[in-house]
Amino acid sequence: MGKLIVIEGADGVGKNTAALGLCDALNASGRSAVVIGFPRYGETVAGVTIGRFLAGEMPVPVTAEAAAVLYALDRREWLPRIIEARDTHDVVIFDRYIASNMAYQGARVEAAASRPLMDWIARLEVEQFALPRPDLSLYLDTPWELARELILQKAQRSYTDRSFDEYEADIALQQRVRANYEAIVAAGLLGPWRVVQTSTDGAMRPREAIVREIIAHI
Ligand SMILES: Nc1ncnc2c1ncn2[C@@H]1O[C@H](COP(=O)(O)OP(=O)(O)OP(=O)(O)O)[C@@H](O)[C@H]1O
Ligand SMILES: Cc1cn([C@H]2C[C@H](O)[C@@H](COP(=O)(O)O)O2)c(=O)[nH]c1=O
Repeated sequence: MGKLIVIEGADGVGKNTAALGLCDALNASGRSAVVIGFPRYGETVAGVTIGRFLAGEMPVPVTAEAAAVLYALDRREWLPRIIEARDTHDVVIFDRYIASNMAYQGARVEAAASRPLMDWIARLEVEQFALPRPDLSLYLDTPWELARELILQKAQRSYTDRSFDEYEADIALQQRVRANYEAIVAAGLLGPWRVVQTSTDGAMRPREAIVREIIAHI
C-alpha cells in the first residue's frame, strides 16, 4: 500500500509545481508516484459547484459549512480513485487535501468558531467520509507578497477567467488561512507535518531545491 504525502499551503505558494516535481523525481528514482489534486474542477458534482462559487457565479451565499461539505464531498466522490492510486503506486501525492478545507473554511467564520469548525471538518472527512489519513504533510511557507505575484503568473484556469478567484481576492482571508495552517501544523492536526521555506531573499528557491528538501523529509 502506497504512502500518502500531502502538499499544503495558501494560494499560489507553489504546491502544484512542487507536487509535480516531487512526482517526477520519485518516478525517476524508480518509485512509482502519482499526483491527485483537489478540488476536481469539472469532474465531480461537488467540483463543478466549487468552480462556480470560486468564480463568483453562485446566486446564493455559500457559507463556510456549505463550502466545507462540498469540498469534503468532492474528495468522497474521488475516493475510489484515491484507493486505486494507493493500491497501485508507492507514493500518492496530494496537491491540497483535508487540511485545505480546515484552514480555509476555518478562516471564514468568527475566531471563536474556527477551531470547532476545523475539528468538525476533520471528523466529517476522516470518520464519516472514510478518507485515508496522510502519512506526511508538507506546509509550503511562501511570503504572501510573493504568492500574489505567482498567482498572476498562473496559466489559464478551467473555472474562471479572473486573475484572482473569490478566495484569492480576499487578502484578509488569505492572512487568516495562513494563521490557521500555522495552528494546524503546531497542533499536529492530521499530522505529522514538516514546514518547507520556499523562498530566500524575497525570491522563490529553484523548484529542484524545494523538491530535494521534501524528499529529505519523506
Ligand atoms: N519554485 C518556483 N520557482 C519559480 N516559479 C514557481 C515556483 N513554484 C511555482 N512557481 C510558479 O508560480 C505559479 C504558481 O505556482 P503553482 O501553480 O505551483 O502554485 P499553487 O500553490 O499550486 O497555486 P494554487 O493554490 O492557486 O493552486 C506558477 O506559474 C508556477 O510556475
Ligand atoms: C481542496 C480545498 C480547497 N479549498 C480552497 C483553497 C483555494 O482557495 C480554492 C481552490 O483551490 P486551488 O488550489 O486554488 O485550485 O479552494 C478549500 O477551501 N477547501 C478544500 O478542501
